[in-house]
Amino acid sequence: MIFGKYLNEYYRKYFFRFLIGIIALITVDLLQIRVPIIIGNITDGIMTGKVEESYLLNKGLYLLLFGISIALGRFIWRNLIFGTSRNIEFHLRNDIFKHLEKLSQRYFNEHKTGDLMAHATNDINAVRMAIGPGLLMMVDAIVLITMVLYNMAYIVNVKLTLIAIIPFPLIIFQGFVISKFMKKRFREKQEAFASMTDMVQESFSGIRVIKAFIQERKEIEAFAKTNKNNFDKNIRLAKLRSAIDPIIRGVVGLSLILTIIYGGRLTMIGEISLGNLVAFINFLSMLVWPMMAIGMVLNVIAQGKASLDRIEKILDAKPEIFDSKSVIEVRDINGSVKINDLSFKYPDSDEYAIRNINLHIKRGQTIGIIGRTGAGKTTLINLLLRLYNIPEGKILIDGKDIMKLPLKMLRRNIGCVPQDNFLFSDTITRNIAFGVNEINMDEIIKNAKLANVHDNIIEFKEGYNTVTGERGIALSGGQKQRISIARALIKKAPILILDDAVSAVDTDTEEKILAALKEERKNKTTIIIAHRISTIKHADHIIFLDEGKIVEEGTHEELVAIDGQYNSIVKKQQLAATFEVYDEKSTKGR
Ligand SMILES: Nc1ncnc2c1ncn2[C@@H]1O[C@H](COP(=O)(O)OP(=O)(O)OP(=O)(O)O)[C@@H](O)[C@H]1O
Repeated sequence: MIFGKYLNEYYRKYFFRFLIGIIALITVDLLQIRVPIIIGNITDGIMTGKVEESYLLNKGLYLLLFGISIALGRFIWRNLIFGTSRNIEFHLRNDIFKHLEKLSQRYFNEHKTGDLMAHATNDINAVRMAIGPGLLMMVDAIVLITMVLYNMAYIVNVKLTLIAIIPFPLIIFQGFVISKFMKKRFREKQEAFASMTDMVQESFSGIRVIKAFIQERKEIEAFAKTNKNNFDKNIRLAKLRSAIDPIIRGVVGLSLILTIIYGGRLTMIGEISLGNLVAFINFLSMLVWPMMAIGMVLNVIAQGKASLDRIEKILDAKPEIFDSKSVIEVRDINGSVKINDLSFKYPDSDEYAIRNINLHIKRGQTIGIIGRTGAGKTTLINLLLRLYNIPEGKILIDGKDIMKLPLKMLRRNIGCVPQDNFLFSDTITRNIAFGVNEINMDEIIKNAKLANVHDNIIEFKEGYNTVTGERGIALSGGQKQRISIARALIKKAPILILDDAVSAVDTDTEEKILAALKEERKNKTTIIIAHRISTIKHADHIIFLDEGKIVEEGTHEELVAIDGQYNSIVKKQQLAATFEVYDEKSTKGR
């Protein structure tokens, strides 16, 4: 059995189950120990010719009763000890998932999904083994070995017992030696499994890139390599494990030889009866399992402890983003945003991603953000969503510090279409209704229409019940983007953020979506990040970001008039559009 702060509460919760389980287990052990004595008595009875048939029948019934009680006891302890360890495994897995869901973005940037999955499978399994089978081994090792040796020495013969156990230190020795290697090999096995899960997860997530670059073969070879590594590490562990059984049986075999030689002599000279010798040999065979249990329990506990350490590390990770102690209770958000001299570096970076930004967005305004890739546009949005912490007083929503607003309330009031428009493996209906409490088909259809994706959806055979594959594999990039827009719109949030959300749709569709948004989002704040001028040109205010700084700002007309970086993009995109039109015309003419 292993202990740790996250396990102890479950031990407390299931204390009586464990207690009754241990009592049942000890009772079974004590009953089992009686069996060789009864067999010895029967043997002596037969040898001396003193017994009658009724005596044998009596003993037979007695043994049957023992057998039934032992079976019943086993049923009880297995249910209580193994069953409870399964219960703890179940709760622990839930705890880990629940905890991971609370951790910040940063944690997932720093930890591989495959590793986390390995912890949630292999490590929890190792912890369960240490709790259930570990407890069984510990109790059996202590109770059976003490009781059996006691019976061997005091009911049969002390000298014979001392001689019979001469080879036993070998078992203890092997237990220590093997468990030392076992620990290392078990860790290697867990690591190999984690890196295999990681590779599978990454390979399937990136399947489109793999196919586009025709890298399937390379992936198959890489998988075969990690699979082989996993296989080798399992075999290394299994080889070590497989050495335990023959060593223990060998040692007990040696004991048996000594027993037969010395015990046979004692029987011949009449110091012990034949029945005693038979009982002694039975006792010896009863020692095989608890002897094995000594070696195994050390390993199971060492492995469980190592796994529990890893699990504790996850559960100890503190969520970095949480409600401030001086949280301001707010009912609604109107949607005005004020950014005061905001600068920000990512926690593991030396470079500022945002530098001295000042911006005032009035309720109901539409703000356009443009700038080269890496300029800090998404970072600004991450900060508005409070995915990272910032110093107090830097971003105010409705005049209130974002750091003091309740997190749930803040995020409930911001609709966001992130660049990575991830869709869940679920129906389109559920994907659109993801952020709202109830599924209202009229609302879903209305918002799908606003996002200009309704016509596409009803063309699918299953319509709104179409299940999108993992990451929406069955849909086009533009369709996914528009479903993500519908998912954000249905929240009717006072602040809506579109991060490059129409980049994969054509300009006609983009125009329709923007027109619908304008109508729908009257009096509500909308922030649109884009690379295309057409997406933001009608915004009330546009900021041009470069290396985290606002370098130009104003309306489209004002920015064009400045004739700076913004206008240079306008000109480039106009030129590109002219070529596109020209190209279209010339292709049609052919
Ligand atoms: N999690 C992170 N940790 C450290 N640095 C980051 C992280 N995310 C982004 N950055 C860095 O911050 C800077 C701004 O990135 P950001 O994603 O905000 O740019 P962007 O303007 O949205 O670009 P794009 O138009 O390509 O989406 C970049 O230099 C980027 O490398």
